[in-house]
Amino acid sequence: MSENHSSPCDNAPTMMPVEQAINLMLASLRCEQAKMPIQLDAALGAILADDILAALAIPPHDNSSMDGYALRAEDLQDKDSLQLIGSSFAGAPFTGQVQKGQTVRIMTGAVIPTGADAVVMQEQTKANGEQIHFLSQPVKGQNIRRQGEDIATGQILFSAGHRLRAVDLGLLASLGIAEVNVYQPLKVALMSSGDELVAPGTALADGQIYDSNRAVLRAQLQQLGIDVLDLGIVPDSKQALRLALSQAAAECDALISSGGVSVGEADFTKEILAELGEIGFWKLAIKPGKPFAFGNLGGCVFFGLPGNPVSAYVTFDYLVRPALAVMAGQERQNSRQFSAETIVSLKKRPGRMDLQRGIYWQNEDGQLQVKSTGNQGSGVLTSIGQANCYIVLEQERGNVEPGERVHIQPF
Ligand SMILES: Nc1nc2c(c(=O)[nH]1)N[C@H]1C(S)=C(S)[C@@H](COP(=O)(O)OP(=O)(O)OC[C@H]3O[C@@H](n4cnc5c(N)ncnc54)[C@H](O)[C@@H]3O)O[C@H]1N2
Ligand code: MOO
Repeated sequence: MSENHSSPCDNAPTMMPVEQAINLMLASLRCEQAKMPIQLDAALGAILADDILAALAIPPHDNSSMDGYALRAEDLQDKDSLQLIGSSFAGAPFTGQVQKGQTVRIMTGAVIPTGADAVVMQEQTKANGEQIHFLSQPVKGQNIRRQGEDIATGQILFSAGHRLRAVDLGLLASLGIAEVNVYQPLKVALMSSGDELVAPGTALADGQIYDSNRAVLRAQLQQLGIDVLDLGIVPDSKQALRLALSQAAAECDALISSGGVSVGEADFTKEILAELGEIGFWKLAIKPGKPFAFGNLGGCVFFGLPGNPVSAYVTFDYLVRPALAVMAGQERQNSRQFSAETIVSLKKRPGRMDLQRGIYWQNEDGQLQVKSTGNQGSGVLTSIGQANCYIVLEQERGNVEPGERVHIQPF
C-alpha cells in the first residue's frame, strides 16, 4: 500500500458517491507482493507475476484431425486410387516424402508427411492391398490442423496479473511449462466485532446471535486464494479492538472487520482506527452498506464493513473485492452489467445507490427480465442466497415501476 493515503472526508457529514469511493480506494492501493515460483498443480487461482510467452507453437506440427490417408489433393483430380507407401502414427511420424500417386496411412494427431496436403477420412476409402481407393474428392488442407493455429510461437499467452483458471493450466501444460512465477498470496486478517456475537457450535445466551459474517467472508477470501488470519470475535471494548487491530497491522496486508462502524455507543472501530492509523473515508451513498469505512493501519489496509450480514456481503463484493484484486496484483476486471426489464416494482429512495438482490432470467422472446428476491432488509441473508444478480439502481433514482429497465449484475 502506498504511504500517502488521502483523507478526503474524515468525519464527512455527507455520504460519498460509490464510484468516487472506489476510485479513491483503488488509486491509493498497489501490489507489493513478492514473486514466487509455483508448480502448475498448485497454481489454480494464483495470479501471474510475469507475462507468459509461447516458446513453441501449438500444435507444434501440421497434423491430421482424422484417421485416414494423407495425400496430395491434386492427385485425385484424374484418378481415384493411390499407392500406400507407409504410415504416420501420433508420436511416430512417417519419415519419407509423399510423391505423385502415393498415400500414407495416418492417425488422428499424427504429423502430416512431407509432400501431403490433405487427409481423407478412412470411412471414405476402400483398401485393396497396397492400393487405396478413394470415394471422395479432397480439397487442399482438408482435415489438417495447422502448426500454430491455436497458439503462435512468440505470442503473449497471458499477461502478468492474469488469475489462473483450470483451462489456463492446460494451456501452460501444452507449452511444456511446469512452473510459473506468481505473486505471493495476500495475508488478510478477519474479525467480527460485537458483544452479541457467539461462534456457531456454542449455546446462545439471552440476546446473543451467531456470528455469520466471518463464515461468509472467510470463504470469500479463501476463494480468492488469500491467506486468512482469523482474529475471531472481538468484543465491544476499546482495549480488545486495539489488540486486534495491532495484531493485524503487524502481521497482515489488510484487515477486514465487520460491525461497530456505525454511530452506536458501542461502535468503537473507527475511533481505534483513527488512533492507530488513519481513516480514509467513512459513509458511502450505498444501500446496503452506508457506514463502510476505509483506512489504513500503517502498511495494513483497513476495510470496515457494516455488521448487518447483507451489508457486509455486499460491501465485500462491490468495494473490497476490487481493492484486494489490485493489492494481489490482479488485472482490473470490468463488472459485467446488463439491462433487464423489471416485472415487479422496486422500492427505492433517491440519495444512495442500491444493490438490491434479484433473480433474472431470459423470457421466451430472449429478453432479460428480473424480479426482486423480496424483503431487502440488510439482515435478510436469504435475499442473497436466493438471488442470482444484483439489481443496481442509480443513486438518484426513485421508485421503479414494473416494465422499467434496470441494470443487473449477475453473480
Ligand atoms: N442511528 C443510526 N443507526 C444506524 C445507522 C445510522 O446511520 N444511524 N446505520 C445503520 C446501518 S445502514 C447499518 S448497516 C448498521 C451498521 O452498524 P455497525 O456496522 O455498527 O454494525 P453493528 O451495529 O455492530 O451490527 C449491525 C447488525 O448486524 C448484526 N451483526 C453484526 N455483526 C455480525 C456478524 N458477525 N454476524 C451476524 N450478524 C452480525 C448485529 O447484531 C446488528 O443486528 O447500523 C445501522 N444503524
Ligand atoms: O447500509 Mo445498512 O447496510 O443500509 O443496513
